Amino acid sequence: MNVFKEFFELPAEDKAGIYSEDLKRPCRLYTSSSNYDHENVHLWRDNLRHPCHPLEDCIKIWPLKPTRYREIVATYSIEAKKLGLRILELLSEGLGLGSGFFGDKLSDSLLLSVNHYPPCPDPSLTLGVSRHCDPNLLTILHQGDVYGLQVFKDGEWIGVEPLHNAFVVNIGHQLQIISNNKLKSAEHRAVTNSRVARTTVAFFINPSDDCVIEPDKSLIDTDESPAYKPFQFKEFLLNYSSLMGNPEKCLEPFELHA
Ligand SMILES: O=C(O)CCC(=O)C(=O)O
Ligand SMILES: [Fe+2]
Repeated sequence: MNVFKEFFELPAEDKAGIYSEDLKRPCRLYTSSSNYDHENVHLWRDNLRHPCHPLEDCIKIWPLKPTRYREIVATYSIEAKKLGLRILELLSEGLGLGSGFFGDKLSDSLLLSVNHYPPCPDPSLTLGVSRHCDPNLLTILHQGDVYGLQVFKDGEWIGVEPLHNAFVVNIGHQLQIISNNKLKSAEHRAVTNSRVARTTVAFFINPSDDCVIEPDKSLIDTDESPAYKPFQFKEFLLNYSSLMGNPEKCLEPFELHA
């Protein structure tokens, strides 16, 4: 976790080279959100994101400072990938799908997203990240040891206290769709605080852009019909970003009604 904190503590001139508001740039640092003019609550966060797979190619575009960033983050991403694939394998077993079901294209794109939330003078006016469900397959989140994550359950926001050296595992929208709603993606957000900076690292396991997502036939019970139509993952992402992750709306275009 320290290397990520050190990254955000670097002088601005060391970070300026990777600062970009261009959504297409694979490795970039940016602040607040791309929806600043229209959002109800502004986001109080900086975010660094970059792909992690294939590692040999991706690593060349990662930050050069702090000097050990590439080495440490490469190890982290290899271990996070192993953990994620292991969890997917267990979920697959639990759902009665074959071994390796979530391998290949369904988990082909790995993305690291590092959030840095500086102390905010008035946390009631900001959020760290607004309410959303993760659009991917699975997220392995390390939330450090500063509180800020909340999950929406039974009509209220519940705090997810950080546990030392523990990960939060989030089911993404794609896992909900493939399981025909047997697994549910949890709505969550991050709040800010006025005392200390908070740094969190999300490792997103995504399908490849052209991967076709649909409810698996074996998970549609005999008295059920598929809840979603087939689509390419990139179509989902396009719609998700145009709706800024709105949890009520972003599944709608892909839903089928019996
Ligand atoms: O920082 C956090 O606790 C949550 C971050 C998050 O939800 C995300 O990056 O998708
Ligand atoms: Fe999230």
